Amino acid sequence: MPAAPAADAPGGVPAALEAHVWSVPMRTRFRGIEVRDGVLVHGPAGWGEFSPFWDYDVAESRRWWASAHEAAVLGWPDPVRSSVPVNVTVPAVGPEQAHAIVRASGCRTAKVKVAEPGQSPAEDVARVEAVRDALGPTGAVRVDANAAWDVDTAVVRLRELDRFGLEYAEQPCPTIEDLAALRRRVDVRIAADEVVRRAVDPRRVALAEAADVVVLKVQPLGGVRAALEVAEAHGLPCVVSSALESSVGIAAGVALAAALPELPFACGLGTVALFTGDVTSEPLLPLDGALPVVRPVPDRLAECVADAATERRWRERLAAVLGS
Ligand SMILES: O=C(O)CCC(=O)C1=CC=C[C@@H](O)[C@@H]1C(=O)O
Ligand SMILES: [Mg+2]
Repeated sequence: MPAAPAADAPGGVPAALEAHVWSVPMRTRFRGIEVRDGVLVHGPAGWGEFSPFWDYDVAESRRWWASAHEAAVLGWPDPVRSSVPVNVTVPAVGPEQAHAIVRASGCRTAKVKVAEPGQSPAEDVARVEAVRDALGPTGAVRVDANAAWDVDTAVVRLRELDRFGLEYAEQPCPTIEDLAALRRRVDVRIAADEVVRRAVDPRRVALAEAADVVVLKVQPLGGVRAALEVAEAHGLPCVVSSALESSVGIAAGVALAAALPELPFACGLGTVALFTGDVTSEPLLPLDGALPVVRPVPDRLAECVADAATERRWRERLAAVLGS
């Protein structure tokens, strides 16, 4: 499919950015997604990615566009480190597969999905136990419940899972108030993800009593500079995590993680491993549990072509986001 101009960028910056739609099947269903797709844009500063999940509306997707625009037109702040430690991400799979994923990753930190709709608490326990076994006692295990639990349920589940030693629990409950109430009742650190990335102003979410760690995702926060402002506003330890981007989008996450003054935890940027392919012949996959600070060139777009309906859907979405 020939590249089409992505029209002028917001803020009046004229930018005839070429837009390329990409699509790659996932190895395992993750966040209900079986095929991940999005748009890459090319500008004077390099390649950027625009790939809001389909449950983000036009208004929310504008921050995702600002991130792509920053990458393609402005580039990123200078890094203070040349590589970024990452966690392996373990989807809601059975314990044998979870064990194998962790072993194959070379990572010393694992993030385990829990509270998957349709699964039982026993399945979470078996998965977390298998991951602890695969990492050994010195590895770090964190869990992500994607806001699935109420406070009482989270207290029970986290106490149970903390038998295997948890580094933190990411977004166990939906609201700030829930997270604060939970945090008073358990010893496990709490990380805030959805309450930050879906907020109207992520800098102004009152996290002080509710979280120990802030999860920063570059696209939903509006780019590397915007995410650095979120980090500064909260003054809490930060973990940079992906929004399941291709390597082009992951590079923006790495740029953010590399620019943060402090980086006390491994980042959730190893997610290209969840894909069956990638837009580049040099995918950002962890080596010895780390990713390098690089700007991948999408030289495999021809192998990641979307079907005609997906292509059209993305072009309409981009037009809607740029439209007003
Ligand atoms: O943090 C990681 O290890 C990988 C990224 C990851 O888990 C996610 C990426 C995108 C959407 C999410 O549902 C999910 C998350 O909640 O953090
Ligand atoms: Mg999360």
